[in-house]
Amino acid sequence: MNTQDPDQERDDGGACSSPDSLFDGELELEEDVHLDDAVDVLQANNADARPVGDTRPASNVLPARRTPPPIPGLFLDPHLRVPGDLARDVYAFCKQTYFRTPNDNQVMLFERAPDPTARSENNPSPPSSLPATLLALLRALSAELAPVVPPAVHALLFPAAPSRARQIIINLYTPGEGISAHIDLLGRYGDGIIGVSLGSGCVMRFRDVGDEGAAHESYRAVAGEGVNSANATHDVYLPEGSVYVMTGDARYRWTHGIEREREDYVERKDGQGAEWIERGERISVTFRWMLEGGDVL
Ligand SMILES: O=C(O)CCC(=O)C(=O)O
Ligand SMILES: [Fe+2]
Repeated sequence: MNTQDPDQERDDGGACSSPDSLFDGELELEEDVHLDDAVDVLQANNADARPVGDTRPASNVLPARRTPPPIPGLFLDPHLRVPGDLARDVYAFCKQTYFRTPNDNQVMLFERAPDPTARSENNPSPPSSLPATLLALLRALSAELAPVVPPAVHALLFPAAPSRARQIIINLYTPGEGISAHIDLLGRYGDGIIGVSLGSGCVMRFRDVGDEGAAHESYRAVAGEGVNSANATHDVYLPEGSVYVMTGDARYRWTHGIEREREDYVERKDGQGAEWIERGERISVTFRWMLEGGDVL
């Protein structure tokens, strides 16, 4: 497992840029591409594979929790799920549209912020450039998150008139793949991040790097310098269809990452012990705000 060395991270070349990109494919975005290298996945830890539902305790593994951890600014309602039909639609749409070949595993889409000066009663904002399925997902998230997050956080995530461009990054993980511990690039993305898990659950590891996180310019430095064994860590299970929101400390002071495992050791729903849950193919859809000048590398 390598969460410390950014050089080990994937470089997809052009595979991640999208026709909807604000950047019209002119800028290199590799710096942001940080899923683990597919080749390394072959070395993933599958020697200790356990059958699904095996409740034997792992010798040195603490089970991941199903309840929200005490991380300020992290919102994860254990009961919130994207409606089943919509989750299936989005998953199928992403597979058919973005992940047609085994080499495709990441795509980024961008929606321009509406131009406030161009808007008037006769001239409403132009329709979004995002695919209808993802707009439906955004609408559902706005409704589902309203009772879950404070009003100020809801307004940050779903402003009536966005002043920033929204980015959607969609990652495909096959079992055994993960993502290195990181803080989403500080110079490129704003506060208020929504993550949706589709197709399969997985455990996400959060680690407190305190001021180290906010002080560094990118997740790379954080992963390399801010982390030591004394940092508070929480392993959290993100079930299929679940939604998490990161703001404030959760966004700026804690790294998040996914270990390269084929199964996760997780608290049972009834609270009676823990169980191994096999990972399936997972698609994550992450919504972020682009910062002013965040497209300049
Ligand atoms: O798979 C996920 O839910 C996390 C993705 C992520 O952290 C990222 O793309 O920055
Ligand atoms: Fe991230």
